Amino acid sequence: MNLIEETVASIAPLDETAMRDARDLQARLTKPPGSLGVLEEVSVRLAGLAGQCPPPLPEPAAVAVFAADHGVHAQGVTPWPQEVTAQMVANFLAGGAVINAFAAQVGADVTVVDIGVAAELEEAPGLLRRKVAPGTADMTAGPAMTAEQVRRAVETGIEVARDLHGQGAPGGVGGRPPSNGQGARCLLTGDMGIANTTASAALIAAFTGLPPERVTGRGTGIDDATHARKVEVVRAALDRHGLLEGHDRAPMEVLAAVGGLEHAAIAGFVLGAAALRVPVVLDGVIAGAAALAAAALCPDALGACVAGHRSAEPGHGAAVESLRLRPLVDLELRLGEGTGALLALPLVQSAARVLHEVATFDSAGVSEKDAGRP
Ligand SMILES: Cc1cc2ncn([C@H]3O[C@H](COP(=O)(O)O)[C@@H](O)[C@H]3O)c2cc1C
Ligand SMILES: O=C(O)c1cccnc1
Repeated sequence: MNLIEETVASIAPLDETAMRDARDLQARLTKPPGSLGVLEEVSVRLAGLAGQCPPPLPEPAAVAVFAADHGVHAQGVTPWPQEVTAQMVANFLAGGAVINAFAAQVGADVTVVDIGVAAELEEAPGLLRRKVAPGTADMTAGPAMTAEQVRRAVETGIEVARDLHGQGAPGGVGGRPPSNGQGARCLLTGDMGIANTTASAALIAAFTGLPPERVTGRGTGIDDATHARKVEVVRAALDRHGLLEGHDRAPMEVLAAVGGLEHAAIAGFVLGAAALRVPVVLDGVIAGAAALAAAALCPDALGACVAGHRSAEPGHGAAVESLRLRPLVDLELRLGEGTGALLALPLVQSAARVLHEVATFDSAGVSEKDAGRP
């Protein structure tokens, strides 16, 4: 078996006994039953993932920002020059991006993974140099990636999840050692890649069967004419690869046809997290597209996924609905990088902490609701 098959084979469903224990415990805690809403279900899923109740606290946390370039940039789908991908990687490594501010706020490490930037990147603390190719090919002219490139990118995502989880975690931007002497116990997805909302839209259309105009958004902010062209570019690419209306292509083939190297790597990262049974908080539309690929490869991988936020991109709503994930934060963010996942991190951690620290009616001597009264 290769690494991808081995990883998929090791992913088991959520543990029903631990989930039942978590539901029972939630009902005994000193609060009206159900009063923590969606966070109660998050706590139950964390218990099911860990196979124990209470589940370990999801900390320390590490965000992996997978960076790559896109051949479809040549089709005029974004006003930003391609060089911005590499320039923003330098900004992440210097600590100057929004992701760095949010990561500092919630105490997460940032690791940038060059999975396919179209420039040579110098070695730097916090950078993993794992380039599979210097960007994808233009999906409107042929497959974006070869089968071999997709396989290597997915494998790299799995390996990055393992590295961040293991003792040998690199420590992130600034070269800090992992906060508590152990590796990350909560993984977050991030992305950087000019034109990657176009590849995301194509992947989401291919995996959900929705038409391009439903799932193609304005990315970094484009005018009506550029948006109309972007929809047609997505339609042309899907048409060229036989993915426009109903298809029976394997997930790896869909990734190769219209995906990005960061999508493939994030799909692997999700599989890796699920195999390690640690939660993975998904960011926006790029992660949503990648999670569709991961779920198509292994439906049980979804058990590890928490949708950090709902992005303003229409394709993201379509992806989370198709995956039946409930985004925790909804702030009209449309940035990527991992920003929405980081904002959700304290919510995920709070959900777990409740199961550790909140007293039960019994232990605190608080009277329960009188069964005889309304
Ligand atoms: C300065 C800057 C910082 C960013 N940080 C994330 N993105 C986000 O925007 C890009 C995708 O949008 P589109 O498909 O419209 O090109 C990705 O790189 C994504 O991470 C950025 C984009 C820019 C310009
Ligand atoms: O919502 C997102 O994830 C997003 C939106 C625009 C650009 N990059 C990412």
